[in-house]
Amino acid sequence: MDGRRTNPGKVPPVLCLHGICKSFDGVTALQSVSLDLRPGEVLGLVGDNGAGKSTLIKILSGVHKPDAGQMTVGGRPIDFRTYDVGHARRLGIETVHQERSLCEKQPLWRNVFLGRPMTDRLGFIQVEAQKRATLEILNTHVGLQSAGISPDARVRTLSGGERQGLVIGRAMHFDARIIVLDEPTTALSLNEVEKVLGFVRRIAHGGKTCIFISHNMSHIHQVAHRVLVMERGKIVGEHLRDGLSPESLGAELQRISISARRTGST
Ligand SMILES: Nc1ncnc2c1ncn2[C@@H]1O[C@H](COP(=O)(O)OP(=O)(O)OP(=O)(O)O)[C@@H](O)[C@H]1O
Repeated sequence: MDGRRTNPGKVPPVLCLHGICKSFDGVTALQSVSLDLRPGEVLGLVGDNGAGKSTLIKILSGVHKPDAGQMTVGGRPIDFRTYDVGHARRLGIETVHQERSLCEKQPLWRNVFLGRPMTDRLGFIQVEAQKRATLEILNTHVGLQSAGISPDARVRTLSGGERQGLVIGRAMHFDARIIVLDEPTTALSLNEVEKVLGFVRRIAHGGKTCIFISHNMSHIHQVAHRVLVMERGKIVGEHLRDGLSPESLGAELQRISISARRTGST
């Protein structure tokens, strides 16, 4: 963590959610959730299994429509009736699911431009331009070129951390304002975790916003400026990193989990 902080009181939010509710066939996933995201901020989102984290990010990235609530992006209200994943992307909201968004056998440059090719006036794909842009992503956004990785390398030759770097770099290249990382450090070695946490810091340094979902309190603590705790579809805690230790956050989650078990709701 580099001590860089946003000024929560003065910086206008890039995204606001207000009173978001969502149920699936009678199962309540979200109950009146409200939050603001600020530019240059890494927001940690934590909570037990089933707390509602994935549902929340699926709503802001256009996968699910809420039953109630409002959202504004850059101060503009969103009409959920027409809001979808494509719309979210055009507004600069990217969700990174590393394992689902890369083709193992394809070179990196093809993966970067999958579904969003660079074409010339006649509609032909500009291969060389895509390779150059991929090189810039590796070099500038995530610093992977120094690891000897070329745009022609196949995804299957990358480590887990490098794959995360590629998808984060791709999101930054397409000028994402908000990058959502859903458990990006799961199943990575210590060395790889360090790489991914470095990529997350780069997102914030670039003035972008990152939502970092993890069950690992130490990883959250190393990068998040602010942490929201979810429980049974609600936000039940908000902590600034300065007043927080990984141990205290872990203890709070454990307390919530025990109380949920006592009430028989999970
Ligand atoms: N598509 C769906 N259909 C039915 N129920 C769902 C669906 N998606 C989520 N749920 C339910 O909504 C609740 C919240 O789930 P969600 O996946 O958002 O939690 P989570 O905090 O992301 O959990 P995890 O950490 O395990 O990923 C759970 O009770 C879950 O079973």
